[in-house]
Amino acid sequence: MSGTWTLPDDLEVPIRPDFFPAPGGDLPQHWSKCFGCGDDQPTGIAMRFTAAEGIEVAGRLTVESRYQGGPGVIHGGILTTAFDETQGIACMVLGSPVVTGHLQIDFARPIPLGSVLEFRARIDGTIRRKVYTSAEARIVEGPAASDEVVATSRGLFLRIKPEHFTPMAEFVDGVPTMPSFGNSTL
Ligand SMILES: CC(C)(COP(=O)(O)OP(=O)(O)OC[C@H]1O[C@@H](n2cnc3c(N)ncnc32)[C@H](O)[C@@H]1OP(=O)(O)O)[C@@H](O)C(=O)NCCC(=O)NCCS
Ligand SMILES: CCCCCCCC(=O)O
Repeated sequence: MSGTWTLPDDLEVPIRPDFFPAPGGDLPQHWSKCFGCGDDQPTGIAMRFTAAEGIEVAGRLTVESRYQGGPGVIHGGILTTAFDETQGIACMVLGSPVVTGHLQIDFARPIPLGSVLEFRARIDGTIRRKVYTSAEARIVEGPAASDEVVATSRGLFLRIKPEHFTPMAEFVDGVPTMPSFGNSTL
């Protein structure tokens, strides 16, 4: 990582909760209309996620031609979206909702169209409502596949009360689902 990102000293690191699936187990979409993970969002990137070791999560994205930015490579905003989604899903270990407050990406290598990216993310620690997360991506399938990290991300998420979205209710199109996950309170 080449960006600036300083973790506070007094972070608490969550432990894997009982409600979290075993490594390899599927994690739910957090919202069916979500651009990042929703299965009721045909124009989205429909990422799927699994629990990994400890409090880590894994997600995959196939870089379709429509995700193109500079010729032949993924658009930086799509890559940012995938990190945002993956790090948000990593916050599911807390069992309470979060929103993204701050996200910073390091684009280390060009990522060709057709690549399959694997993202790994985890919570580095929490303090009050702040949730510090990190993630990295590797190309796991395609001509450019290797163990090398091609991009990294650091993100601050904020735990919110469910009422956070109440003022937005009139803007929700259709009847999306929001699977429950865990039951901890803020
Ligand atoms: C993120 C959001 C909920 C924070 O607002 P809030 O609940 O009023 O939070 P506060 O301002 O009380 O801040 C809480 C803490 O987070 C910190 N914080 C909030 N936003 C931050 C940011 N963007 N960068 C760094 N720190 C931030 C505050 O400094 C404070 O830290 P402290 O506990 O050390 O004092 C609000 O800004 C928001 O709704 N933003 C839009 C979120 C969004 O839509 N994201 C994309 C879709 S998920
Ligand atoms: C489990 C909550 C996941 C929240 C991801 C939010 C991504 C975004 O909308 O920017």
